[in-house]
Parts: sequence; C-alpha cells; structure tokens
Amino acid sequence: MSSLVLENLSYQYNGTAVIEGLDLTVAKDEIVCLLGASGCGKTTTLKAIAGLITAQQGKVFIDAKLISDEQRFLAPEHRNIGMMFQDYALFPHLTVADNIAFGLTKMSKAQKQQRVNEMLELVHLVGCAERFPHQLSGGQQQRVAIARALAYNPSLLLLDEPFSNIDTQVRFELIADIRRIIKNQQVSAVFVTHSKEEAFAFADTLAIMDCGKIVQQGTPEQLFNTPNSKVVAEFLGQGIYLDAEALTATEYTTAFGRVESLLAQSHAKHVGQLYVRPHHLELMPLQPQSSPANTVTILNRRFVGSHFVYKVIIAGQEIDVAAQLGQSFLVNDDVTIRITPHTVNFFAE
Ligand SMILES: Nc1ncnc2c1ncn2[C@@H]1O[C@H](COP(=O)(O)OP(=O)(O)OP(=O)(O)O)[C@@H](O)[C@H]1O
Repeated sequence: MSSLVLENLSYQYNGTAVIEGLDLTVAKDEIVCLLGASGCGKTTTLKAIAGLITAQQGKVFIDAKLISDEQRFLAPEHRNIGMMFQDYALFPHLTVADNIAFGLTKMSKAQKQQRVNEMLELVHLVGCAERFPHQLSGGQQQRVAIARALAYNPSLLLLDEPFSNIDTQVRFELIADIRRIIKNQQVSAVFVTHSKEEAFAFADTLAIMDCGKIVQQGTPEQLFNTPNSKVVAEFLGQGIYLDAEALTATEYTTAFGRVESLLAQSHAKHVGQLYVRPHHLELMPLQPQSSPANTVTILNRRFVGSHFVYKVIIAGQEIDVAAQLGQSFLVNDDVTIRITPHTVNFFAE
C-alpha cells in the first residue's frame, strides 16, 4: 500500500498556475525528495499535502484514504502528518521535553514522559530535556524538531528545507542522522530541497519538478544515468550537448568521433544530441593523430587538493574537466580530449 498518492493535483495563486496536473506516489517507509529549481512549486505541493492550502483540482490519498478532492477537505490536524518546516521553528519558551510533548495531547502525563524519553534517546539528546532551544546548536534544534514531528507516530512526515540553516561542515552528518531516525521509525517522508547533494544523501527516490509537474521519479542513480529529458539531465549536473547520430543501440557518431554507450538503448529517432558530463571527458597530452575537433586549449586551471580542474571549450560550451591523477597541464596548452565509454544520455530531436 502506498503512503501517499497525489492525483492530477493543481493549484493557482491568484489565477497563476503553480502546480498543474501533478502526480506523485510515495511507497510505505519511502523517503521521496521533491527537487527542482527555485519557484517550481515544491513548497506549495507540501502545503497541499498538509492541508495548509486547498488544491483547486485533484486528489490526495494518505494510506489509501481520500483526504482531499474538489468536494472533500480533511483539516490538517486530522491528517496524521508530522511536519518539519523551516518556518515551524521550536517554541522558544518551552524546554526540549515540552517541545517534543507539544502534540501529545491525548496521552496521560506518564505516557507523555515515556514517549519524550524514547524520542530523546532516538535523537541522541538524552540529558538535554530541560534545556531551552537557544541553549542548543542548530543541528540539535533540528533533531528536537524531528523528535517533535515523530512523537505522535504520524503516518507521513513532511520536511521543507530542514537542513538549509545548518553549517555545511555538519550538514551531511545531520542528514545521515535524521535519515537513520526516520528509517528507524518506519515512517514515509516527503522532503523538499533545491540541493541535489542533500537529496542524494537523504532520499530513497527523487521526484524532479518542473513547471508544476513531476517530470521524472526514480532512484538517484536511475535519474542521473538515464534522465528522460534535458531538464532532468541538466538539473542533476553540469554537462555539454554534442550533436550526435545513433548508429546502433550502443554506438553514436559525433564531431569527436564515435562514442560508446555501456547501456544498449533503442531510439525511435536517430538524430539528436548527447549530454556529456565532465567525468566522461578525458584530457591527455596532445596526441599526434588529434583532429581539430579533438584538440582543446586549457583556458584556466584550478587546484582542488587531489588534482587540477581545467576549463575548456567544447562545441562552443565551457566545461570544467578534472584531469587524471598525476596529469598536469598549463594555461594555453593544447590537449587532446576524448569521450570515455559511459551510459550515454541521448535526446532525439
Ligand atoms: N502566497 C503566495 N501568493 C502568491 N504567489 C505565491 C505565494 N506563495 C508562493 N507563490 C509563488 O508560487 C510559486 C511556487 O512557490 P513555491 O514556494 O511552491 O516554490 P518552491 O519550489 O518551493 O521554491 P523555493 O525553492 O524557492 O522555496 C513561486 O513562483 C512563488 O512566487
């Protein structure tokens, strides 16, 4: 059974469509990340799930129960959803224990105490129960927020940019920690971010949003290796487009010579473009057989600790390419470039 199903959801702010015919499925115990450019409608989607706004069209099901459509609307407090929104900060005048116990209105005092203790243990904050939020670090505050959201056993958790105020140094530790907590509680979650690094680290599957719709949903590897559109390919990482023709299921011709795909793909149309990412490009000292197309000039170089990254122009597009270990070029050097065999992203015209 799916934890959450959105069917053909649409929402407009003052007549302007923000979500348009959006479909999304979240399986039981799955963490799905809504990922997309700023303003594409991620937060609006979360608000429609939570019941903080009413979608003008479409259906929302939680645990197979219809909770909203054009006729029905279940109030947010009856949806059994835990929320961790950026602007739903902790109550500053309540202790950590009281913040966690806040939603536990139906429990006796002893039950509340037991649940708070369990939550403190889960988020590794035993000993902080009597502190106030300002006496905690940003990461500790987020752990209290997740404990509060999980305390009453919600069937679904919504998280809106929960890590955006956390220092980069500790952010990925916190992400791993909160993922562990959510998995431990076996709750489904929808998480919003515009950072693909956070999404890769936190989610089981990604749902890429564009123009108010989910354009592709899958594991990070599926989306990165086989994006179904240029929007998804570009969103998940830098690259360049090369005019190409598909010769067979695994072979393409380009101005740079033949490119081999490690995955056989069938194409209805054979003329289009390849999207090539930097790590599929290899720079090497100028080879005697290098054609003009395979020869590029180093525009600048940047030392990043273990190796250099070189800026070059290929087919009129700038790209940063990491050199092989131990290889070093100078600015203005002409070098040979080659495209290594990889899972090719081909978009037909
Ligand atoms: N209360 C509002 N009134 C009018 N327009 C709004 C309102 N809230 C959001 N919008 C608009 O709706 C669109 C989607 O906003 P939303 O906050 O859902 O985007 P988002 O993908 O979460 O963006 P971000 O990554 O920047 O947080 C934006 O163009 C935004 O300007």
